[in-house]
This record gives sequence, C-alpha cells and structure tokens, in this order.
Amino acid sequence: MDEFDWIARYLKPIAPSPEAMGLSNDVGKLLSHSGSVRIATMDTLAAGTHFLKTDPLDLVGRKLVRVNVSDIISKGGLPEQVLLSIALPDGFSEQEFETLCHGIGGELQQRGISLIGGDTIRFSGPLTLTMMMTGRCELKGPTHRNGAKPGDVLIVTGVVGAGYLGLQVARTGNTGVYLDHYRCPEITEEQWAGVISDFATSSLDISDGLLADASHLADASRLAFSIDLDQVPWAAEPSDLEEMLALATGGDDYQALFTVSADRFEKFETLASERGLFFQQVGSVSEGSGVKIHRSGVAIPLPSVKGYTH
Ligand SMILES: Nc1ncnc2c1ncn2[C@@H]1O[C@H](COP(=O)(O)OP(=O)(O)O)[C@@H](O)[C@H]1O
Ligand SMILES: Cc1ncc(C[n+]2csc(CCOP(=O)(O)OP(=O)(O)O)c2C)c(N)n1
Ligand SMILES: [Mg+2]
Repeated sequence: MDEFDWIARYLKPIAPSPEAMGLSNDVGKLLSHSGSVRIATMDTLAAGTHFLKTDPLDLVGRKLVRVNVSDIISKGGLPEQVLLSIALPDGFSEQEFETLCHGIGGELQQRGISLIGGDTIRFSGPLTLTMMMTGRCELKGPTHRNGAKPGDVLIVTGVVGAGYLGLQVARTGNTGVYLDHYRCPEITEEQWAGVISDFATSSLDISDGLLADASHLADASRLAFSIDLDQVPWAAEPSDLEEMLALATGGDDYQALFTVSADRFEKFETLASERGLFFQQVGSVSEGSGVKIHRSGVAIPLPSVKGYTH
C-alpha cells in the first residue's frame, strides 16, 4: 500500500467540499468573500513535544484541529478551511493512519471546516502533523496584541492549568478529566469569536502559559498587565503558591486571553452572559511594563520561567 492509496482511502472521504476537488487536482481552492477579512494560521504537533506517543491517535487528530481553531477564535475569527501536512514515522500502520484521519475528519466535520489539500510523507522522525487553517473575520481584521489601553480589564474565557495537570497525569500513567484536556483540549467556544471581535482591544490564546501569554500582550501593548492570582479560574484548586505558579506557567490551555476597555465592560458582561459564555476578569492594564502578579493586593515575585519555550 503506498501513500496514494492511503490518501484515497482515508483523506478523500474527510475532504468532501467542492473546493477540495476530491484531492485530485494538486491544489485546493480557497474561499473568497467580500465584506470580511481572511486570516490564516498554522500549528505543528510533534510526538514527544506536543503529545505523547501513547496518546490515542484520534484524539491527537482532534487536538491538531482544536489548537488551530483556538488561534482563529481568539483573534475574533471563524475557521473555514485547512491544509494538512502529515509526516509519518517509519512503521506507522494503515490502522493507525485510519484512526488519525478519523479524529481529524470528525473534528473538522463537527466544526464545519473543510480540508482542501495537503502533503503526506514518511520519514525517520516522530509523527509530525502541521495544519494550516484559514478563517474569516470582520472587515476591521483580526484583533491585535498591541491594542490594550491603560484601564482595560483582562479577561480569560475558561479554566487555566488543565493541560499542565493532564500532562503530569499522563506521565504517571493515570487517567481522568485533566488527561482528557491534555489529549484533546476544551478550547474557547466558537461563540466567543464575535464577542472578541467586537470588544477585545488586544487578544491571543493561551498556549505557552498564562503568564507568558499575558506578557506577550503587555510587551506588544507597551503596558503593564497586573494579574490577581486569586481571581484566576484554576482547573483545580492549587494546594500552595508553587502549584499555583505551575498552573499559571504550564501552558496547553487554549483559552482566549484578552483586554476590554473598562467603559465597555458592562456591555461586554451582558452580552457574554446572554450567550451563556463563561469568563473571568483576572487582572487589569496600567502604565508601565511587563506582567505583575499579586494575591489580595500583595505582590508576588514572578517565577523565572513564565511559560513554555521550545
Ligand atoms: N495530508 C493530506 N491531507 C490532505 N490532502 C492531502 C494530504 N496529502 C496529500 N494530499 C492531497 O492529495 C493529492 C496528492 O498529493 P501528493 O501525492 O502529495 O502530491 P504531490 O506528489 O504533488 O506532493 C493533492 O491534492 C494533495 O493536496
Ligand atoms: C509531551 C509534551 N511535553 C510538553 C508539553 C507542553 N507543551 C509543549 S508545546 C507547548 C506550548 C504550545 O506549543 P506551541 O508549538 O508553542 O504552540 P503555539 O504557541 O504555536 O500555539 C506546551 C505547553 C506537551 N504538550 N507535551
Ligand atoms: Mg508557536
């Protein structure tokens, strides 16, 4: 069985959109719209770096889609189409390929996203998956990292630390809800896209860690971001400060982090609660630089490592 058979058997069925042209025309068609701006992102997941070799392959496939969707939604966009690169390790079986494609295809279908092409190779390295995802957003374009203003409030859309806890669980061979999040993260709900587009003055998704990603916004906006650790919706109540900081720096959260101006906050809050969207105010923006953390007004020294770096 060669790569063309596998593409025909497992990828064509998960690429039913007309723009994919049956994965038989070397190229796929990108959608074009008037009245919106098209955006694109790309994320790679490599075995050993982003997931464990023992993780179920259908969940790896779903995670690949979700980490890309997270990027699009956190910038105020809605996902549309994908290109997919699959680099298979030697010995990867047809059954494994089928399971992987089943996960990718299921997640794409549930979210109404179309696979339109890609590339498949075999090599001597670990399973490496790269997905390029397009999306569309309002004419003003995606939200930026640098738009925060003094007085803005800092918002997170979901719990922080579940991915970190899941990785610890996975390493000890246990199971549970955190493991599920590590393998296939609960990401920011799609309904947030419109709210972020309307209200966020700066935004991104938390992949490297709450403190690292907050500092990306702070640095780009050239302002100080102050986070009250007691306001953060932790995935599990930390037993001490050390564990709290581990949750704040572990990454793999895939929740949106953004700023909203104080005078629009009430309107924002009403809209989010009308739509049943969970969020938490975790801090605020002021003149100055970098991320500062505190608990009930008492400053806490920043840990030396604020998040994941490759
Ligand atoms: N991982 C993949 N996901 C989606 N489509 C793919 C993937 N790999 C290959 N394809 C599609 O299958 C067709 C044949 O691909 P391929 O044999 O890699 O072409 P080439 O020889 O030009 O690299 C192309 O339309 C390509 O977009
Ligand atoms: C086996 C394993 N070790 C460590 C981690 C933790 N980890 C790896 S990459 C990463 C950050 C996010 O990955 P990156 O490729 O930087 O994503 P992006 O910021 O581009 O979305 C984290 C927290 C993991 N997910 N799996
Ligand atoms: Mg990156």
